[in-house]
Amino acid sequence: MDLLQVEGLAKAYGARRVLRDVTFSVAEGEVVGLVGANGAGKSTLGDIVAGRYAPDAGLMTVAGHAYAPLSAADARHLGVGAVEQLVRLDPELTVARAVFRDTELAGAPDARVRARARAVLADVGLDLDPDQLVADVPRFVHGLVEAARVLAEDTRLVVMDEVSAALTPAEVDGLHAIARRLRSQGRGVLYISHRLPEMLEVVDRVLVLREGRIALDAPAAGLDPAGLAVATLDGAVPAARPEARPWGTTAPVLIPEARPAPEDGPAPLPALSTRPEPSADVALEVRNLRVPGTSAGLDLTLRRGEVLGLTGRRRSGLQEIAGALTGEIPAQVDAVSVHGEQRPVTDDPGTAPLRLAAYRPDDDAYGMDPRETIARTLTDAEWGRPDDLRTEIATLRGVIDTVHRMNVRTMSIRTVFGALSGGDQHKLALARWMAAEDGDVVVVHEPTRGLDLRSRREVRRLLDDVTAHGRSVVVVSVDPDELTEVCDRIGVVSDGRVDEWLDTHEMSAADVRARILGAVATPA
Ligand SMILES: Nc1ncnc2c1ncn2[C@@H]1O[C@H](COP(=O)(O)OP(=O)(O)OP(=O)(O)O)[C@@H](O)[C@H]1O
Repeated sequence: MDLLQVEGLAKAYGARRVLRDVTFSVAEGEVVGLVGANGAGKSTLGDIVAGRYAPDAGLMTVAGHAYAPLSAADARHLGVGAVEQLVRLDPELTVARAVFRDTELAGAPDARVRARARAVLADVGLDLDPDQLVADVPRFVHGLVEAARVLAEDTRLVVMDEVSAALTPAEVDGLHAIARRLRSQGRGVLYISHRLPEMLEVVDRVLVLREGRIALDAPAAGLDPAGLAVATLDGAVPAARPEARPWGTTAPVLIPEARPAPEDGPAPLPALSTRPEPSADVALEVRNLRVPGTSAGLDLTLRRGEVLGLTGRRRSGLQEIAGALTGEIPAQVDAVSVHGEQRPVTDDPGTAPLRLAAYRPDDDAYGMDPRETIARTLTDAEWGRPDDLRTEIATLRGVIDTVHRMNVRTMSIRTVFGALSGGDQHKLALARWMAAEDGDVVVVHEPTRGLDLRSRREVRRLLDDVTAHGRSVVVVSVDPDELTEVCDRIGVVSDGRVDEWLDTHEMSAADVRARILGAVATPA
């Protein structure tokens, strides 16, 4: 029986018509995937179903009754809950209290709540300590705690918006165990994700949202992730890679003639480039880097023009190593050299041997001011000065070029940054950071998180461009597909060290992915 029915839903933000005529259903005991390009309107649709926004037109029913929630709390009361990726839980709560907050167990004694939480978490294979404070749980795992909470409440339908985006493979398994449990209880799940290979493992049916409508509604069995990714992008065909050129928002760059604005139709999907072998020159050499909480040391050699990936389970030392590279986490090291030049090292664990610049898509609005226009967000230059038309024109061209290249769904570069979809914000924040950052060796966390296939290719091209100009990049990520797509070599961190580096030039993408999964899939 249909649990949720949606008919003719429409929603516009000013002149931007995001949802035009959306019709679909979710049955009892069904997990339905919702996919689409960045800015397609997935979160808008999820937010309407979860009561956060009201639609401009259309009808919804839940279990056959008219459903028009006034707020998220009202939606919950009417049986529809939501889990967001960037949920902010009260840091003072323990995991156990967070799992049962707002449920009938909320006022129960600690021992009872802890025991129940332990059972719920173990049941779905989540490696979380019920007594741990939420403050000590990594930001992106909060969504997982929230997902565990929906098991404890009595909603009939759950919207999961990009909850898996920054989870490790083992945590994704935990999330999927929760979705399967909800399904076996006869509840429904609307599962929004860009991580298509993983999503297809758990959903029964897939909806593709395109041009404000459900363009495809198909059983998941038999769909392959690559074909589905292309289907989300209007069936665009691969095109040759244009000449690499430096990235910069103030350099006079040409507006590409053959690339229409996203509003005018789909831009071609850039082909996955073949990156040349990195140079033999060593950009960064680190010997025996020891970070707190691990017993081994890391040796790392990063060549000039190389993109080196680091991944690992939670508590493998991965995040501590990333923090040590940027000087945020104290570490000890035997030797560090940058472009062959030895850096002084001491035995003092309080000193930082390295201070590489890092991009982290963790902050709200990606660290940008959400009220600032796209044009101003993308440039620090004083392009508004009335006496320098040439600079102003060149700068605005750079902005427009970046917006086109990154395929950002907007009607104007004067749109405020905060009104862009999450993926579009991330792309622009990364492009801006890359253009502004002049470090020779940089650390980039999860560069394609929450991005559609075309944008992932653009990010790859962005990395190709910067490495072609001699820069070297360390990518820190928990997503095996992202690592496979953008890195030359990948190291799986375990207990603070990497035993083997996977060379993506020498292996098929499927083999690299399988090797990463094999190394990280089981909880620590
Ligand atoms: N509050 C808002 N004001 C104006 N425009 C908005 C607002 N929220 C969303 N939009 C616009 O609606 C469109 C759809 O955004 P939405 O976040 O639903 O997309 P999405 O499919 O979830 O994208 P992503 O995959 O990047 O998360 C975007 O073009 C965005 O700019």
